[in-house]
Amino acid sequence: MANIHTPIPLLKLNDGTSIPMLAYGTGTAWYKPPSVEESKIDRPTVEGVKTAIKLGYYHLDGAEVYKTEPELGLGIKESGVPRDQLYVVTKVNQNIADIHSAIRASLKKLQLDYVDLYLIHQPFFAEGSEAKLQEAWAAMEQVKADGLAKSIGVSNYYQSDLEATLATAKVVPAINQIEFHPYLQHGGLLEFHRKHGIATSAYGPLTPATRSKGGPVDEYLGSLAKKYAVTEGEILLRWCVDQDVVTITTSGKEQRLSDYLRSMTFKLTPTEVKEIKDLGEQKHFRAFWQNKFAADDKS
Ligand SMILES: NC(=O)C1=CN([C@@H]2O[C@H](COP(=O)(O)OP(=O)(O)OC[C@H]3O[C@@H](n4cnc5c(N)ncnc54)[C@H](O)[C@@H]3O)[C@@H](O)[C@H]2O)C=CC1
Ligand SMILES: O=CCc1c[nH]c2ccccc12
Repeated sequence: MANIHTPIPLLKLNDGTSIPMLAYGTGTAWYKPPSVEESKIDRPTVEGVKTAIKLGYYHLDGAEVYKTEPELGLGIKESGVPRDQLYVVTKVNQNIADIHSAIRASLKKLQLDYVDLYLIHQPFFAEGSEAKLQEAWAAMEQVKADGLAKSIGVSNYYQSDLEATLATAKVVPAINQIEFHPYLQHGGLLEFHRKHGIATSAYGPLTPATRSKGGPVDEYLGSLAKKYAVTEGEILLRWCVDQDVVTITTSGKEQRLSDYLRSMTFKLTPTEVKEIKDLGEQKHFRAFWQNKFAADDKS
């Protein structure tokens, strides 16, 4: 991979492959609501993907549930960048009961032969059944064995979901994609990931500067933004990367996407990383899947 001109570094995964540490997402700002037909191509979404690739984003995050796989595939095709220079991720959600068909349907929509990373989008489908988590993971292992995904992983898994999965896994999940920012640090989950060689990726990384502004990290983020001559958002992206956490953001604004790339060109000191961590722990905020995680859950 990678002749593409980009400042985004790679992180080595437990299966020997490497993942770009900053990704462009095609969910949140872009997903099609239930009223919109998936087959109706949304040109702004296609153009968003092309802009991201043009700027140097080569890790592209998609999902079955966003209904934007056709736009992601078209954006990749129209970008003219060779497939092997891009890192494409998608996730299974609705068709979790038939992962074999789900990956094939996703690849068809993406117009690709394989994805770099395929994720189980959430563990809630299993309703607490370890057997269901294990059965789904065995199907993911088959996807990898069939060459349809180079790496396989999970998303929104608790430690207990990972423990159940690992109990019968032949392949250790490469990554757990979770909501991660100073107001949602998940207690010991990242340490558990490290112990088992599972990488962490963060969605919603800008949350303290966007969805949950007005909190204990504001002032300190402001002072670091001044010090490094960047925005508070870029400090938050860097805070993830400096903890070896792959980070996924998005925007329809080219200038913002371009600015985010600056976060790949400086480094916070260990003291600054810790200060943001400590300040962030004074507040708890979860932006996604609130109706699925227990109301009092902070992990
Ligand atoms: N696995 C999962 O369950 C989930 C995965 N994701 C993935 O992660 C990607 C990124 O997620 P986000 O939460 O959107 O990332 P994010 O926390 O980086 O937020 C990006 C959003 O913040 C907005 N923004 C940026 N700067 C702003 C400012 N100064 N003021 C106001 N708004 C500002 C952007 O326009 C964009 O809509 C998604 O597109 C999707 O691919 C997202 C949610 C759940
Ligand atoms: O993956 C992000 C959060 C999410 C969960 N369900 C949906 C449906 C449509 C867009 C985003 C999401």
